[in-house]
Amino acid sequence: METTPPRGRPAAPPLLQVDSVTLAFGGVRALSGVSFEVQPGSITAVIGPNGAGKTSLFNTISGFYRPTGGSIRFRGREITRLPPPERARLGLARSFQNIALFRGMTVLDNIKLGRHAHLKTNVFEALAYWGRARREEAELRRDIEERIIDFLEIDHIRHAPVAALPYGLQKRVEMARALAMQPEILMLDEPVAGMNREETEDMARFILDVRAEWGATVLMVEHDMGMVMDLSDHVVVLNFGQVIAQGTPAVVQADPEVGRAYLGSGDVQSLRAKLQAAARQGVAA
Ligand SMILES: Nc1ncnc2c1ncn2[C@@H]1O[C@H](COP(=O)(O)OP(=O)(O)OP(=O)(O)O)[C@@H](O)[C@H]1O
Repeated sequence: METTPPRGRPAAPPLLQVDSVTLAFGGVRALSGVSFEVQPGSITAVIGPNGAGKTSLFNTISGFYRPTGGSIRFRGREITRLPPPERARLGLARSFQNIALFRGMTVLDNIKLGRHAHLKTNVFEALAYWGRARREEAELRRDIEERIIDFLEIDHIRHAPVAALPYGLQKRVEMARALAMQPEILMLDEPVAGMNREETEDMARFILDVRAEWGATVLMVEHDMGMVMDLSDHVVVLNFGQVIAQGTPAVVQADPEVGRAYLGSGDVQSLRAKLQAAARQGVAA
């Protein structure tokens, strides 16, 4: 199995290291010895057929599940036992497969809530922030909120209740809330699931821009094979809770075990189409 640094970038110390992670639910082994690394500045995608363990892996990395074995390190620091808010404070922010916004609240209030991962909870720390420093922090916060709203082109809906928005925009607001945590790693759980082609293309552009303009590293779970292959530097393929292949999109697409894992699933058509397009480009080059 080949691992590769992101395209056009020299190898750097990994930002996230998932090492031999195992997770069991009673008798069900959702993850078995899963290992991979996320390089800084990369877009890394986790793919796999239904039930492969992608969500379990995301929940383990963000701290919602405790692994039965193995370790997770972020910037070299062991975070395996840290609760989710601590991980968020360190720089891991995530969105959810089924949107987890406060639906009765406005877009802006949802984004503001994202900042809470950074708010001081200790009374003495809070007092230390009283006065000027606090005002400066509030201004900085407003600046960040405005930059996010501008960046994700959601100014026109800032005061709209989330429940009234179409699905594609709700997904964008979820991304905005995660960005408000100013994460080093933005974890996106199926960012384009349920979106039409135009919404998918918009989201793909935002993901690329998140890296370019916000300097965030992206780790995503996604079923849309076209988007994964176009955007990712590194792809990790799970099947039955195990990593069966990883590497660049080209390496993964050429792996026969990946094709076999997708046989019988609806995703195989898009994977095949992608393979054929890549082959045609090879001939044209
Ligand atoms: N809370 C849970 N309790 C028991 N079993 C679970 C739980 N969550 C997941 N599993 C099992 O773990 C395995 C992996 O599921 P998981 O949802 O992580 O896969 P997935 O790749 O995200 O699937 P999908 O693409 O359908 O979202 C499956 O066999 C699933 O039934």
